[in-house]
Amino acid sequence: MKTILKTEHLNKTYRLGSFPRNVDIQALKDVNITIESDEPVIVSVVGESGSGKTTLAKVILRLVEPTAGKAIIYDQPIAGEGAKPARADFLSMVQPIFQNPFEAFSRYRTIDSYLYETATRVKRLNKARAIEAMEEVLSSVGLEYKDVRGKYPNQFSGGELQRISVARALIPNPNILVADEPVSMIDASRRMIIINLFRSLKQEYQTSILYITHDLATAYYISDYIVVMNKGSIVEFGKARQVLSDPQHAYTRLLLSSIPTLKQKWERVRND
Ligand SMILES: Nc1ncnc2c1ncn2[C@@H]1O[C@H](COP(=O)(O)OP(=O)(O)OP(=O)(O)O)[C@@H](O)[C@H]1O
Repeated sequence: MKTILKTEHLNKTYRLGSFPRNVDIQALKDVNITIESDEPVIVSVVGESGSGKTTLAKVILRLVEPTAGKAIIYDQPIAGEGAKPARADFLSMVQPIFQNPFEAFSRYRTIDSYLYETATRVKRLNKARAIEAMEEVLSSVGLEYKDVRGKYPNQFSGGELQRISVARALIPNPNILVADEPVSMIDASRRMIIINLFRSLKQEYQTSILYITHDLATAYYISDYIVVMNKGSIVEFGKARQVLSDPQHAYTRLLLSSIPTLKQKWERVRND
């Protein structure tokens, strides 16, 4: 079995201000997660604002260095203690999808230039193969290369731009996509397109997804595993069905109770 995601005693402390008036904020407190599987998985990290979800995503994306501990993706140490892959190799393993697709692309650059750059620089494809790759990933997210070519970000809706971000992230065929609140800036009516896309891409590209969200309902809908965070610590972790049908921690129960329909659904499942 592969170690899809493992964190060992992961800690991150942000220091604000300078001595003697500095304040330490412990964003991650001894975070230990182990997910082993032969199949790709969708792991949701849920919790209220400030619980440390984004910091966890940033450590895994190597955007912040942990204060202690380490993170392993697909059997390779990628952050903290241990050997780490070079940047180019890392980008072929782990790709980000950010919250705001409008910030992911400059309004002065055509959208296809971003995809082309990823195909030629990260995946190191020649021009003809890069165009083929762009056609393939765009079609996987329900778009056509001919409709994207030469256009600028402001010619797309937020939902379309986020699908293009996902397409771009797929070009290197990464082991894992790290998506931090990927639908929160998108029109409510279009959110499920992205969520359903994650489910289908997991199979089509054999890609695992780390889905960071405060939305337990979508987490429940797509996850194989759920990690519940509160104040920098993991308070509950396990298979999604198990965590949501039989929450052990008071905080998870509180989160669940804030979504009445979901709670009723799980109570029905439990009673069947
Ligand atoms: N760059 C930073 N410098 C200082 N403190 C930070 C920094 N980034 C995050 N924090 C603090 O670390 C804690 C965890 O923040 P983090 O953004 O990881 O949580 P979150 O669960 O993702 O919240 P949200 O859902 O609001 O994004 C918070 O107290 C936050 O204020």
